[in-house]
Amino acid sequence: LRPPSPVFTQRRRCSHSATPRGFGSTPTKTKKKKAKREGLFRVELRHADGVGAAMGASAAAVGWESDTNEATRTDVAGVPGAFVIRNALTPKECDRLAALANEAGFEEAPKDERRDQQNGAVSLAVDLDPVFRRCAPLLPPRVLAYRAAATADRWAAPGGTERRRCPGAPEGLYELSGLNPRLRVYRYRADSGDVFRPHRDDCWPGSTLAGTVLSEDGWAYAADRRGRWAFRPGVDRVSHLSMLLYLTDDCEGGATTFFDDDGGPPVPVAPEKGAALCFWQSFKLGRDGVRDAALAPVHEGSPVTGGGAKLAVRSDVLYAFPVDGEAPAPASSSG
Ligand SMILES: O=C(O)CCC(=O)C(=O)O
Ligand SMILES: [Fe+2]
Repeated sequence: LRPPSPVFTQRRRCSHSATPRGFGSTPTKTKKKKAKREGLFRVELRHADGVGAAMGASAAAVGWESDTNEATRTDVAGVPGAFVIRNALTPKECDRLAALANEAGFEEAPKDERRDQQNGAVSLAVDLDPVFRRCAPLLPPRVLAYRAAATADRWAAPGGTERRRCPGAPEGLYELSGLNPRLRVYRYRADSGDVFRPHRDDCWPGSTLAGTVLSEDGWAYAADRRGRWAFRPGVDRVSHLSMLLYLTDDCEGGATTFFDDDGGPPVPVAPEKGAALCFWQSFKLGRDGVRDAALAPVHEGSPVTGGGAKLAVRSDVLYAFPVDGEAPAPASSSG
């Protein structure tokens, strides 16, 4: 039996997640030049697809602060499972991350009707452990992912466990385990046509940044004897939630706007400097055949209509694969 093709190859074909993360691309001459600039280093990317390059920033370059205001959580009314954590970043940290992103250099996405992402974007690898420590008590500690209601009862779900139907997922209890250091920073300038059109986010493999090496710990690509993906329970990580960290809020417009599948009114969340907006991702594992959105809301990065640019960091909340979970069947049989 041939193993299924790597998830990353499939992800690139997946239209809704047409937001290439920029890692792993062939480094250009300009990128090499930028790598020498202060605060940034060249990242070596290791994952099953091969080795690529991107830019990273050290903890010293970000200048994480220790004496911070307590992070607080507010649920977003009208968007099940979405919430905002205030004081996830300090204003200084926001400014440093914005400066580092500017230093790395934003790339303008073409204003092409077929693209969801039509804003400025840059990939950065940054260990967000300080942010995770502030936010962890406010994040879902466990997620019970089940494929069918009948199988959900197989797992005892302690208090505080979020339950969601994820037909594509290995079933079981996922444990909270960090934030993805593999970041995208987005920029929306006023009256520029910059926008991130309506879409749902999909899950991403986890990564770990150690020194200058970013390695993927999302899932193993090897297939078991029955041709299913083989996961290393408790070791491999995958995301369940998107985390969007707002670095600026001196703009008019520029909300992250949620749309109701049933035609309810749109819910705009205005950017707030230092706040983190979190919401569910679908669990397609990059596969096109999986239709169930698993509570993942449709949302857009709305245009900025005046004032300064909106800058936001996109990360993912990572969970360890369930120890007693089963690997899912390959895409063709998952419907
Ligand atoms: O910038 C925003 O408000 C939305 C960004 C977004 O949708 C994403 O990162 O997937
Ligand atoms: Fe999104």
